Amino acid sequence: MSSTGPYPPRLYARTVEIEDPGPLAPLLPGPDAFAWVRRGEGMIGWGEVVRSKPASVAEAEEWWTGLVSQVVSVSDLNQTPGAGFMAFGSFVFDPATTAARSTMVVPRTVIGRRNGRSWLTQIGTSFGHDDALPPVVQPVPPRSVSYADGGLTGPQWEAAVAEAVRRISAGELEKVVLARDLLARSSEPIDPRWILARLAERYERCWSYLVDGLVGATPEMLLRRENGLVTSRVLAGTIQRSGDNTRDLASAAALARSSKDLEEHEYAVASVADALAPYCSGMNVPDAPYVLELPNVLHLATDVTAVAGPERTSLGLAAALHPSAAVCGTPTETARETLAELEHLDRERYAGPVGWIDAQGDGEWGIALRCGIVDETDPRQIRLFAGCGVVAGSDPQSELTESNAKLVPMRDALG
Ligand SMILES: C=C(O[C@@H]1C=C(C(=O)O)C=C[C@H]1O)C(=O)O
Repeated sequence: MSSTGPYPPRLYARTVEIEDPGPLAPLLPGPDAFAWVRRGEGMIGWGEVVRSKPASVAEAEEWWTGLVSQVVSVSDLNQTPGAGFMAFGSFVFDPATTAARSTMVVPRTVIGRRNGRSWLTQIGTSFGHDDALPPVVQPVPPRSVSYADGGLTGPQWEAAVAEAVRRISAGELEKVVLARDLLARSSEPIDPRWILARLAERYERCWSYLVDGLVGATPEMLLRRENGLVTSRVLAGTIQRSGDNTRDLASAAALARSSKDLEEHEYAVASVADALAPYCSGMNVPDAPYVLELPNVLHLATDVTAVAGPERTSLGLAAALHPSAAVCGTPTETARETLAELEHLDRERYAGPVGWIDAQGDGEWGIALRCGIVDETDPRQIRLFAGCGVVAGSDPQSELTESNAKLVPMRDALG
């Protein structure tokens, strides 16, 4: 059943503990299923009980709060975030500059695993529905993939970065994140489950996700809320890995000392801490970042933690944080206008929050990075995105190299 209206009839959710089903990604029955997985844990879902197309993250929170107030749930795992009535969601970066829509979906079936316990949730207009899981036809790989420039060629994008540096040097703003896109085309329809499984296997420290054709593996957690404890993983400051461990160690040390990267990082951390402060207490912002090692890049990373009151759901907190300086810039409004003018790119849901929320308001909202969006009308095409933080000391050619490094996970997954 699906509903386009704001509220469906009363909904029922039943969660039962199940035997460990093994890796989750191979259980996805079709390309339109949903996933949020990391290191063998997480949730996958399919079917559609109700869907909302909220105009903003804040509107989504309002809709969610109203919806959960009329749900009847029984669960074997009451204390486990996500193990019950829940929704997957994905939000556009900036509703003012895209025709794409944000989406929240309550799936009919969810399989989850957390802290070694596994569960099956079924949601519908009654408790009595079928327990049989659908057969899974495994995805086929993309074939003969070719690439073409998106909105800008490499040199045009370098010129946009140079223009951003000029404006920053002139004092118009402090930091702006400029993104670019790349079009990948396969001779066969692209099944995002193929990409998801490869990303989840290789990028263990990232959160791999699939929501309505948006597929990727993000290293950046905008906001996790779990029993009142809030965590945000802020990334900014990046270098490409070489494949040689000794050289990479030297690069990590250089990254941790680089004043340009530390400055870029500080803007991002400050934007998260300032946005969370009104809603949280006991905030801990570490003095210095650590280096997060991924197979393709090294990032400067800071994990901000805090305690949130029960009145703010994970979506409400995500609404307060988005867009952070890690994907927009500083000051926010000037950066938003600058990137809209210089990128020549419709970001759609790239760099927007992606994740899930449960009936208690707990949830995880990553930033949709290192991703692609499968074309709705032509599934042989997928648009890949990558962006870089630009500050006064940025060099256009190095930023282009960095953006290429950020495209590697998706390019490798496409084969
Ligand atoms: C914008 C992206 O990444 C962001 C920009 C970073 C940077 O400029 O160093 C690092 C991590 C992310 O916050 C992207 O991957 O597309």
